[in-house]
Amino acid sequence: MKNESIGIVETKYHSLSDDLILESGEKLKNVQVAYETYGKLNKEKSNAILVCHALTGDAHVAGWYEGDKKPGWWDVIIGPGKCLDTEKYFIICSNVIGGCKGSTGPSSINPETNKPYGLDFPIITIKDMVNAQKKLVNSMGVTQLFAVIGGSMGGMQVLQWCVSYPDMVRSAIPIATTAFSSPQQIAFNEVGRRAIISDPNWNNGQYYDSEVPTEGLALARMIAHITYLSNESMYQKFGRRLQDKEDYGFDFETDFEVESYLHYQGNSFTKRFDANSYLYITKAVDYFDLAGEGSLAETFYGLKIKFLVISVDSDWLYPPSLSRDIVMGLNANDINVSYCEIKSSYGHDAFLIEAGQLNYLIAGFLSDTLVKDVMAKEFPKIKEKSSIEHAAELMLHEKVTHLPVVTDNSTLLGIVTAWDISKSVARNYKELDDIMTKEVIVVSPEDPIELAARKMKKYSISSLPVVDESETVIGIVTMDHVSSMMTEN
Ligand SMILES: CC(=O)SCCNC(=O)CCNC(=O)[C@H](O)C(C)(C)COP(=O)(O)OP(=O)(O)OC[C@H]1O[C@@H](n2cnc3c(N)ncnc32)[C@H](O)[C@@H]1OP(=O)(O)O
Ligand SMILES: N[C@@H](CCO)C(=O)O
Repeated sequence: MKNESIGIVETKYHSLSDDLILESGEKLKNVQVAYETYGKLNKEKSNAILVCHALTGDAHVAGWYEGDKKPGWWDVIIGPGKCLDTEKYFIICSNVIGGCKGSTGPSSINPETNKPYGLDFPIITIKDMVNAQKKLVNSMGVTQLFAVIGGSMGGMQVLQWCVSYPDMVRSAIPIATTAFSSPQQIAFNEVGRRAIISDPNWNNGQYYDSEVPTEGLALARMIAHITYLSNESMYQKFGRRLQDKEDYGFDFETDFEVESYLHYQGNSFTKRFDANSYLYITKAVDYFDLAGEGSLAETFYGLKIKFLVISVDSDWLYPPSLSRDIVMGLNANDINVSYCEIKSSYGHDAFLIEAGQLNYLIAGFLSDTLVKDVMAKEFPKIKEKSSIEHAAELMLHEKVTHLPVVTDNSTLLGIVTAWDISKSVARNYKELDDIMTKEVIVVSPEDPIELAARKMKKYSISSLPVVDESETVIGIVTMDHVSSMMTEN
């Protein structure tokens, strides 16, 4: 096991029970979603964080496969003690549909022909990807995600989650992304697609039992990879240095280090990616336009999600101005949003590399947890003037040891505990009023969970009613809720 790593991990597979109805109106049958999870889902299922991957990523976001030389693609921020701390959070990452790393995509077998789909695979969108993820998340019993996070195309999925399933997202972290694909981004994707389509081996997408279009795919990646770097990082990495030679070759072989590097990036990509998946996924990215005919301010209307929007100062593919547009749309709705720009010379791919800044920003944002973020909103309470027997029955039935005593309007009058019930038996009390504590220790929904924890410790109590300004009980927070979310000091 490596230091600070979650160690050896494995990919799992979930088969969707229903067909996936796509945005295009087409139906995708027998859909499989490849995913990985790390950490432990808590009893309340409230600590799940969904990581959405970028264009060529996959479900293997952290940890190691047996025998591998490199860990998952975002291992720098996932694991014990890192910002996506697996001691606190339950991390989920799935491969997008349309992909080639275990989720159903163009290289999967079409149940109607028993052959790989190829171009018979339907066009998919970012919204379709999110719909498949939602089914996976629901299959785990998770009804609200503590956070959804992702960079680049992953960030588009984050934004789509917030708009498609606002009640399922507590906080959102879109990084180095945009709310719509710009003409320049579409242009680069189209050049990449044309490189694939122009490769004779592409054969209209039917190459699975013959030579694959590696030349076209490598060229597509070389073009795209340039857009993931910055001019400055290219100077830093290569300058004008020559590759394994002292002088120019005066031919069309490789002269410069940067050429050799791009060939390497292109070739290694063909070993891990399917050309048709590249076509489908880049198309999904191009179609992404969260606001459509409307404005972002209208699109974000009514969201109760807390946002951390991050951009990279040297990213010219998804420049900070596009992130600031997202922030403006959120600000127009008074939505809680923090915005940070990573300082880096790496360009767009900095979101995969800048471990220190990412860990600092994300850990700070996630640890800023309030009582309302973790409290149980459905909980048993008992009306004033109820009998002690009724309170005892309710406790047994609901398996709780604390019951807020309330008026018809849910105003808090007191609290009765299992200990109070034993006292009533021993001392022969008959009325709830005789045994309940009237000076109740409470917290407000806007209090930080650290305050709830301190009160529980100080008064040796394991459960606190949450009351709003009008003394109405709106939730209950227990030691379990709090301890699963507390930052360890
Ligand atoms: C985002 C997701 O969801 S997952 C997808 C993320 N992964 C990728 O995109 C993989 C390809 N991308 C990269 O490698 C990216 O550059 C990063 C961001 C992941 C890594 O960035 P860096 O750490 O700066 O690595 P860098 O860009 O310098 O590339 C290093 C590789 O280039 C090779 N290389 C460096 N110089 C040269 C050269 N002159 N000639 C040939 N190869 C070279 C290195 O040997 C190294 O190879 P390795 O990856 O097999 O070890
Ligand atoms: N380099 C990353 C980022 C692209 O946005 C990838 O290949 O997915």
